[in-house]
Amino acid sequence: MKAFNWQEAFGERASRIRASTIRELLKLTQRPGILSFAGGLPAPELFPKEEAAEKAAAILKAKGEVALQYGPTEGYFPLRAFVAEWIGVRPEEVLITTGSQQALDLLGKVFLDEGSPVLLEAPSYMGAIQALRPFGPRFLTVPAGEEGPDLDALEEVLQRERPRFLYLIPSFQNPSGGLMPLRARERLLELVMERGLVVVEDDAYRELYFGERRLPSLFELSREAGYPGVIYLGSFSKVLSPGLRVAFAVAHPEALQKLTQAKQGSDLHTPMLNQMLVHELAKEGFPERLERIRRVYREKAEAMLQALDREMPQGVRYTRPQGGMFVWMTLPEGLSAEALFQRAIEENVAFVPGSPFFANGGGENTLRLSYATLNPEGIAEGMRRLGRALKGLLALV
Ligand SMILES: Cc1ncc(COP(=O)(O)O)c(CN[C@@H](CCCC(=O)O)C(=O)O)c1O
Repeated sequence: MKAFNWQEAFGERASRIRASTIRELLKLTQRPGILSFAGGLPAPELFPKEEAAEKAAAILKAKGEVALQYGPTEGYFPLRAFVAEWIGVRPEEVLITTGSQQALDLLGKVFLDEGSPVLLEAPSYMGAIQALRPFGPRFLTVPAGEEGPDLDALEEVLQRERPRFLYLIPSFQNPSGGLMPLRARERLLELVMERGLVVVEDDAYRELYFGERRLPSLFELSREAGYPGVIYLGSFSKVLSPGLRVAFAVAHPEALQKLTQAKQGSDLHTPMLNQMLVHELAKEGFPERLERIRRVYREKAEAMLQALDREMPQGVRYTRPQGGMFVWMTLPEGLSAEALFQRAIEENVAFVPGSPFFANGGGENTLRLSYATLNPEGIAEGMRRLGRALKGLLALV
């Protein structure tokens, strides 16, 4: 029998398919005793477990022939109507996706060819980098700061490049926590409208604001300006359940049709039972649920910042988020977040080292901390452990 070699069997694209650092780390953090600040996993205490059990049974009893049958690729219409009401569009403008993660894959499939330029921030959501990389794009990056992307750098890039789309997370950016002020959103849209470019706005953390009110999305601003080029991604993962894998894309009919056709080839449709369950759980008391979630994450963020202020040695910098789930930390130049990670695991605490969030490399002295999953006591203890690991590392330099 001839020796078998998978590497020879794989297609060329397979060489661009790599593991997700967060996914790999999450396996490690299942170890008992580890306090994990790695995954942006929503607070489990917020999951409507009992209600979901009742409603799932009721759906199967009353509408089992719909829940268990193939369904429309566009999504379960009552859920599309709910999303339309929430986002302020028509149901026909909504495509239900299997997580925003699938929407990112569909966007790569529809917009990117080998070598296509695509612009994103450095750092940016590593799941987007992972979804887009197999299509072989040329990543263009601009620095991400506490007020969103560096618009001067962006303008400079756009003078010499025409990206297939710009991938942005204007509200509570993952991982840097940045929040684009209104004037920056308006300036960005001007830059994009002048050039007729496509923007993909990933608004996964839209509702997790700690202030008085939500800022208008790029999508809302583009609609007011009559500009069709913004594709909006939203998700139920951070406001209801990530395990049900229900999210959505909102776009101009021509773009939405192409994304829908791509989805047909990907998974036919998002699981019907999950869509119907999300609809049943969301259709009553959604505003009250969102208010409670904002309060819980505000408290967790406060606990994290108090612990960091108490435990972190001189020279360590970190963001003070106004929403979302993450604190972005920068170690003193020359210190490695990977080396810190090894020491942290020995202290039974975990986080995500920053470099996988940089599409073109860099970020070796950065790391992301999620405060979403643990309670304030766990956060305080975890930061004590991280402080110990850091002081141990600093003692070596
Ligand atoms: C900006 C942004 N866009 C899309 C997603 C994925 O959302 P879905 O659950 O696929 O709707 C996420 C979720 N990111 C989390 C979840 C990843 C969890 C995991 O890989 O297990 C994280 O960064 O930790 C996100 O932050």
